[in-house]
Amino acid sequence: MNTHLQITGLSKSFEPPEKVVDQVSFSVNRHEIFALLGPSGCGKTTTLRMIAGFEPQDEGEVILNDRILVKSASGKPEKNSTGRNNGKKRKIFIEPEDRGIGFVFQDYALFPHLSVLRNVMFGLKNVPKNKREVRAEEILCMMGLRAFMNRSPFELSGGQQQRVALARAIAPTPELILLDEPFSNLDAVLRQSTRDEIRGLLKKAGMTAVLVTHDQEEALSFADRIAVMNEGRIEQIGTPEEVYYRPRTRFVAQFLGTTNLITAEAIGASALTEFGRINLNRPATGRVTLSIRPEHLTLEKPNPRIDNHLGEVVSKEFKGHDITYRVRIKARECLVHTDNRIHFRPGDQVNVRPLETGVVLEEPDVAVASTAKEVAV
Ligand SMILES: Nc1ncnc2c1ncn2[C@@H]1O[C@H](COP(=O)(O)OP(=O)(O)OP(=O)(O)O)[C@@H](O)[C@H]1O
Repeated sequence: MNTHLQITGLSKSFEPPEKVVDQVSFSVNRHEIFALLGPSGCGKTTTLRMIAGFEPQDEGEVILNDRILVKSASGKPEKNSTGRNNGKKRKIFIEPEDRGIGFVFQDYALFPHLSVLRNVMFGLKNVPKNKREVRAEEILCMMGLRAFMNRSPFELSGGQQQRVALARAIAPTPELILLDEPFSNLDAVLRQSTRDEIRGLLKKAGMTAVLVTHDQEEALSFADRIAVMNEGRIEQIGTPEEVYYRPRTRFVAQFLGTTNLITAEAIGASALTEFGRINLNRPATGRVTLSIRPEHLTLEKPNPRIDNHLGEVVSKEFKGHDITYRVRIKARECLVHTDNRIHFRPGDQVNVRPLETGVVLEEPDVAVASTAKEVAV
């Protein structure tokens, strides 16, 4: 893989010694869309602002396309031309405007008194004056905004304004685009369509991008890879499928969606649970906490010829395309999402059957976020 952005050991305290960003490291490949996902206050925006150069870091290094943008003086001493250690620790800080980074904010930040075309031209300070208009028109055409060129920002919908903001950021062909909660001011319907359009446009332009969001669904559908942040640290980096299906920690399991947390006795490749023996995603021994998503369980009529793991349906929530059941099994409750063809009623006896392996979580567990949805079994 071709690493385009490399972040190493980035840290920041506003009120020492409490770190709001604590040794954050990750790399983003060329043309990749990478998301920093986490609850409010976990340090996502501060990380993004340090990459952009709007916030000085306390420690760490940012390298973009083999160019050091930021380096703290606490690293190893520099070597001189003969390869000898010269004892000096050099600090590097490239100014934001010299980093080759485009930024798209939550509030679009368009100039209200300038037309769409002039807004995009504004981002082209480094292009000769006589070429700015042509370049701005080109980018607006590519982004399907040509018809709006002479309008003012207030004559556009929120989604259109956000596309103009992206056009302005992309026009100078930056090395990297940073997007800070760019869809959060849009209503639910517009948010989804704008998200799809902007993802398509970033891919079409071959951009490398880092998105900050607290919205799990947005990160899962928009990014190629996700770093899940909690209290200033990255807990897991992976593809959307990896972080959703194989969360490493309790926090990641809960933050990415509803899950059943189950304590079980593991014996190698499987563990004994209330649902009977369940295969594990990795071998383990002794007491473990497993994460099992509700859609990875199903309900069946008890079969007198097999060893059932009997539960009782406590409640049923019909949602059209699927159904959520709350089931009591051995004095505990779990959630089961089934498709809309599996019908039981509260009070029915059911067999709870796992459809997937249980995911063994790392211990010790980290604090549970307030936004997390948990059902302990
Ligand atoms: N300039 C500042 N001075 C003091 N504290 C700050 C400053 N900027 C951010 N913080 C604090 O740092 C922590 C992390 O903030 P940050 O904005 O990075 O979080 P976030 O994950 O992006 O949250 P949100 O999604 O709510 O924007 C928060 O506790 C915040 O109050």
